[in-house]
Amino acid sequence: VTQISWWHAMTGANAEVVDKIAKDFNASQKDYELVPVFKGTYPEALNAGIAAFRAKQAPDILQVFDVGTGVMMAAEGAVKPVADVLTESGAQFDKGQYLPGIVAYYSKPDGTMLSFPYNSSSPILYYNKDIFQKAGLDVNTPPKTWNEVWEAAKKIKSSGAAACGYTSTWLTWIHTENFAAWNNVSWATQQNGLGGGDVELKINAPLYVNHFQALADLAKDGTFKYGGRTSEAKQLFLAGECGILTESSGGLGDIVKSGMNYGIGQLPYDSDAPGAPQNTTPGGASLWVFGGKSEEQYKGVAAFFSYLSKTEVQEYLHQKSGYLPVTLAAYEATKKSGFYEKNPGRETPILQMMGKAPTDNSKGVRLPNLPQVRDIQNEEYEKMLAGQQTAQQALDNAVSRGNAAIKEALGN
Ligand SMILES: O=P(O)(O)OC[C@H](O)CO
Repeated sequence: VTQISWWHAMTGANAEVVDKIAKDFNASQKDYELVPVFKGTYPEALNAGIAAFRAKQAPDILQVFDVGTGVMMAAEGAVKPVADVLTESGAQFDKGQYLPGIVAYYSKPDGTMLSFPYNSSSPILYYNKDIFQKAGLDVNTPPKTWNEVWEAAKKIKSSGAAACGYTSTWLTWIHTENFAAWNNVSWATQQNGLGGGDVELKINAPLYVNHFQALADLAKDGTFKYGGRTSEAKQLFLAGECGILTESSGGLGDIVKSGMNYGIGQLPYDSDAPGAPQNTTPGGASLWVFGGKSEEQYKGVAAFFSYLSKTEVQEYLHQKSGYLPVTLAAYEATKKSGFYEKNPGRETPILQMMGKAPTDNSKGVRLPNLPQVRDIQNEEYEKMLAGQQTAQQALDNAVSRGNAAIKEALGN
């Protein structure tokens, strides 16, 4: 039996999905044993994978979050394109079976698929219906615009329905990168970095400044409560501390499991943005395969990816976790089964992403060092939320420090 190692960053209900998929794959055949290993948050798992590669101890498969894509693309020789892994092993591989926006994001400009889109997501709004009821808000009408979120959050706080009105995971991914796409405003030059080259950030434009200043103002009395840089804020919502949460659709697993009385809405948009809502971009993560492994290991990886592409496996992953189905067949099968009628809101992240053809502002973002640029943004946002600077200062600093870091990464 050949062991295939898979380093990942999944916790809670999503870790249960990883373990179940691994167990079922292992039971489905006798030649390979897939061994999932949890390596911390997305940034931690990426760093662990890079360090292991340098020490010549890379796993076979590494789960890398969306914004680590540029880092992996730049690591030539370190990775083996998934398209090659699949075709060389003789596995059936038809790119046309996957959701187009997702495959494009994880492919080279020539169309070669580089990584396997294991868990793609979009950010959505969750609200606690019990808290809405207590606050005198309409339990069937989630806020649609950011101004409506601020108003609902104030009402939740002032009525005493909950200690905090609103919280959010990922201020970078949701309030900056998806804020850009959904409101159809530029995040950076060069099609947000997807066009390559020397990129300049645009995130200190007035729409962003107004948005972040609103967050900073609401943070003063705890109407908005900050949770942390990645998914930490989900716990504030699960604990009933905050009435509204913006978070990945991949947060659904834990929210469903908690048994709370929740509702789902679209990601809010800015009512001052004429093009909003446009489309959201694929988040989540994909699976990268390291180079320098044996033929047998690559065969095992290919067998696993073929297994993952099966309609019933994709249906399970999508319905249990809230991540998007990555194959069109699984999406169709889920529709046909009546799942979306029975589970209102569960199609929302897919419709948001696929509802409109993307513009240059909304195909996603890419930089060779985006995890680092996100860290810079987080530092500035945290200072702002602690009352040490205005949104204008935070975003100006994020742009100038971010631009300098990008130049340095490009060797300029
Ligand atoms: O929580 P996830 O897995 O949907 O990931 C969210 C972001 O895309 C991470 O960069």
